[in-house]
Amino acid sequence: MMTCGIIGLGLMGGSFALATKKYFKKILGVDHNPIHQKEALKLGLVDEIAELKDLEKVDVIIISIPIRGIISVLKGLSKLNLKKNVTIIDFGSTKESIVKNCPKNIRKNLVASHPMAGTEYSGPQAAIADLYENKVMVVCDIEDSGEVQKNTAIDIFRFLKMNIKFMKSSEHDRHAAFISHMPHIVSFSLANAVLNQEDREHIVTLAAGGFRDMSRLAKSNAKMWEDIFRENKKNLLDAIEAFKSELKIAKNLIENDKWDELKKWMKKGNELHKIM
Ligand SMILES: NC(=O)c1ccc[n+]([C@@H]2O[C@H](COP(=O)([O-])OP(=O)(O)OC[C@H]3O[C@@H](n4cnc5c(N)ncnc54)[C@H](O)[C@@H]3O)[C@@H](O)[C@H]2O)c1
Ligand SMILES: O=C(O)C(=O)C[C@]1(C(=O)O)C=C[C@@H](O)C=C1
Repeated sequence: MMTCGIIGLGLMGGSFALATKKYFKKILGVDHNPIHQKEALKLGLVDEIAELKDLEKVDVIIISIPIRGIISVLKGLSKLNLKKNVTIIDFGSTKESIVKNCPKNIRKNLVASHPMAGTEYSGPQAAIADLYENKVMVVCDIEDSGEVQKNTAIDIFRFLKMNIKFMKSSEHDRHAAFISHMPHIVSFSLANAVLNQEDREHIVTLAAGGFRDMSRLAKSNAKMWEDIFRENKKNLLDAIEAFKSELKIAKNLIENDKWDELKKWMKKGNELHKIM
């Protein structure tokens, strides 16, 4: 049985820990927040709290912290005396800047991965044992990972009952901008628009399922999303433009009383959930 070190004991790292207790002999946890360290121990997510240097003795390293942190931790790891065949898996929501900035001496050790699973909550208390089950794991630029590392990562993802998909990091970032990142911008925009126009009492009275669903993502962690938006800036700006042009279409149809065309436009939108 292998040993594991998880850097970042929040939603993603904590959930991974809960789900792999039977896979690993021992799980070490690294987190720069002392409160999260204590919570992770109390919740039984990890066996021990450790320092980065302690990861020299583990077989698998999971990096589940915001993207710019991942890039700097990879630099830190590259200077350590890690096991030669260690498998490093990062869970960053964008992939291209991570693989591009990964130090050459550990590039073969890295399996750049993005679990298409999550919630709007963060920190160790948000960890859920079955978060990864039956979800997609996108693995990027796998040809740049070593054979041992590729096989180890695949074995772990299969243990988690995940559906593995391979993609180029640049393609992943483009698709993620539209399908994951832009919806978060839209939700934050919606929340701010309503907060700017409506008072607390009316929001509480009139918020039913629709508004709650649409604004759920606006609860998400700002630090994590700052990094995602920064690292996927170009694709995200294109996605925002695409969204703006749909709003413009809707506005024009409404302004000009083109109700049949508006209905057609909505019926096209109805198609989306038939494929999901
Ligand atoms: N939340 C999601 O739905 C989701 C889904 C897929 C991927 N991701 C990605 O996974 C990563 C982690 O997200 P999360 O939701 O678990 O975040 P989180 O805020 O719940 O947890 C992050 C943890 O890492 C710690 N941390 C932050 N920087 C650190 C550093 N430099 N060194 C050590 N510890 C550090 C924090 O204290 C926190 O405990 C991010 O890169 C995110 O883009 C998130
Ligand atoms: O369901 C949610 O709350 C999420 O935000 C999860 C979600 C997404 O679906 O966009 C968010 C970021 C990720 O990198 C992967 C998944």
